[in-house]
Amino acid sequence: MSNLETLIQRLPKAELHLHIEGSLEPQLMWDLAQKHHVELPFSDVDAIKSAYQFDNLQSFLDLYYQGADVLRDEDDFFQLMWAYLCKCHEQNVLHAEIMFDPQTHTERGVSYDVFMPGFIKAIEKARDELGISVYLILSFLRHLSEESAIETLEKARPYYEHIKAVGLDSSELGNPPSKFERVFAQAKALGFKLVAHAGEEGPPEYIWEALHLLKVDRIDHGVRSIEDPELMAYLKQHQVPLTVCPLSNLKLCVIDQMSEHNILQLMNDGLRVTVNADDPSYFGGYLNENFMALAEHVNMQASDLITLVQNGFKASFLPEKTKQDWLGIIEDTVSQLGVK
Ligand SMILES: Nc1ncnc2[nH]cnc12
Ligand SMILES: [Zn+2]
Repeated sequence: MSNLETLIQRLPKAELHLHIEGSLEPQLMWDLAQKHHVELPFSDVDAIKSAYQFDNLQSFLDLYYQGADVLRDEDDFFQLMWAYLCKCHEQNVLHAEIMFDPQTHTERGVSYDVFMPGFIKAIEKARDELGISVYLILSFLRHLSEESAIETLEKARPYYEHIKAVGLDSSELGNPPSKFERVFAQAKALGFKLVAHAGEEGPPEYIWEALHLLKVDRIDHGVRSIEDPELMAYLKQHQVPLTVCPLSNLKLCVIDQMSEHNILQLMNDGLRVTVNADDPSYFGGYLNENFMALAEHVNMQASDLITLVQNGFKASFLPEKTKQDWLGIIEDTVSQLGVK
């Protein structure tokens, strides 16, 4: 292992932008399709893997929603969440704020009472056996109507105590944050934290809308902020976190090459940037692979990587005291490793 690889592996990390449906590995997809007699348009597991070539966000989403169709009963959702949390354990990710898309399931007749108990059992097992803390983020699908999002929030009521935040994902272009102003106001009044995908494919105006109309606490992606100097100044002044996902940006052709990623510029301009995996099974890597891609292609130094890891905890929704505890552990790990 290189020094940077050891550093990345050894540091305790937080993941803030992860779609649980995007952690469905081809093998599990295949096994669940067999179990439920779901017909997939693939001849075997390798054919699923080879289909993961995307031109843009939509070409990925088409496959992602199709893949999620194999998730049918409570144990499927347990297995999905448990597999991801075991990966966290392997990679020393000790806190995860995980998005789930209720409408991806309710729209095909799979109810909250199926997926939530599966998720909750896996989360409690990971807390007890692996020492990992998890917050759930209920994400609305922005290609659907605001009425559907309102109904989705309402149906989640029995599970509110298990949900920390609401989010907004799916097809960005043509579905601006302004479409969801009322449902975000409702979620805020209920005490949820707020996040939204913005500035992944969409323009800086969508980031302004997420900030001013939805009043989000974090921006998911936000890499197009760089196009608007006023927005950059605002994000810096208010230290609004961006949950950046390097391998996702590469796979969805937001950038042509990893070496072109603007993450270092965003950091050097004083923004609170974090690194995340987004949909690891589709994009070829979990959190550590995202850090490694930056270490290899973006000329990141150990100190940059440490800042990014610290930012993961600072930008989390953990209580202040817990954040400070993690920052202390990071500092201790850095001195044990003798990294400057
Ligand atoms: N990267 C992404 N952007 C928008 N919606 C998503 N749903 C899952 N991954 C997504
Ligand atoms: Zn995402």
